[in-house]
Amino acid sequence: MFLISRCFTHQLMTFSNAKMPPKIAVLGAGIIGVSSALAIQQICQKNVEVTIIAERFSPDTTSDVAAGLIEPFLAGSDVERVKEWTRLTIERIKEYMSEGNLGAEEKSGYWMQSVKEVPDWLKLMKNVKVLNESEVAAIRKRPGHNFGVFYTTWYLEPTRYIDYCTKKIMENGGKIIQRKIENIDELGNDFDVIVNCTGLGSRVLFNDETIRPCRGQIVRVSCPQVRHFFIDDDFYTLINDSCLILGGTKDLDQWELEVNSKTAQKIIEGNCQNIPSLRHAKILSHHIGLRPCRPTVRLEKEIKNNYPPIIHNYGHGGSGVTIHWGCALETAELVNKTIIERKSHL
Ligand SMILES: Cc1cc2nc3c(=O)[nH]c(=O)nc-3n(C[C@H](O)[C@H](O)[C@H](O)COP(=O)(O)OP(=O)(O)OC[C@H]3O[C@@H](n4cnc5c(N)ncnc54)[C@H](O)[C@@H]3O)c2cc1C
Ligand SMILES: CC(C)CC(=O)C(=O)O
Repeated sequence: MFLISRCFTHQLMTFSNAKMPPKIAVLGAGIIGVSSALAIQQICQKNVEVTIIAERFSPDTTSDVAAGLIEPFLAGSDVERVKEWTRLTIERIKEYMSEGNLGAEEKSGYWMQSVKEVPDWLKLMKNVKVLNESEVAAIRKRPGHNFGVFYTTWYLEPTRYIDYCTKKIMENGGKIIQRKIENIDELGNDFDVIVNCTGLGSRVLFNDETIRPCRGQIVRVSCPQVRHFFIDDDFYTLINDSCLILGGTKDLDQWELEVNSKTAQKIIEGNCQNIPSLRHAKILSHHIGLRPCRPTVRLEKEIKNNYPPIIHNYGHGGSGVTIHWGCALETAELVNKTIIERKSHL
């Protein structure tokens, strides 16, 4: 009886609230959650009530650790979808930059490779130049630098951008609840659609063991004279408005959130070998993030008996900034279609 009544109640709730704007719960407040919430408000022409529910908010999310370099990395095997999401995100970043926002710039640099790679997504970049032998020899900093590509991409600083999106969401009447959801049963019949942007949290919340942590450690430094990014198989120096981000670890199934000082030293040393002027850098801070890695990004609608429709948008690996807006738009279209279908059944 309970199940039937619950299901009936849900339908009844929807029926009885036919005149009220549909209530959308967005679980997660990282770059994926906030951008999805904003895209939903925009595509549903604000005829929705969006509530973001999250355990952690910026600057305490994985998203805040990212340098925000725009290029697919550990993004799973759906390469064509990832490329299209990247293209849409680049368009978004150009728009964001044209509004005069800080924390987003075009940036050029080198990707030095031990095995030659010229991925299709490079077609989305500017000034792409596959280095010839003499150019490789001129740039090479270590034996593993056998090939290289020069290109111009963008960066989008996540913390500033999340703040920008959050302000707009609130201006559009959005709500925010700080809370860890242990089970989606807790949401009861309060919402018409649930949007899951919980990243690695989906492993427990939605029992998805295909999403795994890929631990990344970074060091933020100040060294204004470095003006190009430099990436190789093991290390990277990326650039933001007022600091550089030195990285490169990618340890699968490692959950440790404590900074490892030996790893930090290795990251600094390795990047100094690539860019000797980094020896004059001032160390600012150390950070750890657990990339939400999955064989593919899960962006789809799930219908579960006795629950509102669930739109999943999680598992962006090392590319959540790079593909966020393409994913947000696709998520918002799924939400809008769900609302329209629901209205047509009333
Ligand atoms: C070191 C490092 C460098 C990176 N560099 C880049 C880069 O240069 N470019 C790029 O594109 N990407 C980069 N990434 C990847 C990018 O950071 C991630 O893909 C992105 O942050 C994922 O965003 P998200 O919103 O899904 O996850 P998160 O930012 O982790 O947000 C998840 C949200 O869900 C909430 N949540 C989870 N479970 C629950 C629950 N049960 N109840 C309530 N709330 C819950 C959390 O509190 C949080 O608000 C990097 C990642 C790391 C670690
Ligand atoms: C783009 C890479 C160089 C960095 C990244 O995305 C990561 O460390 O997850």
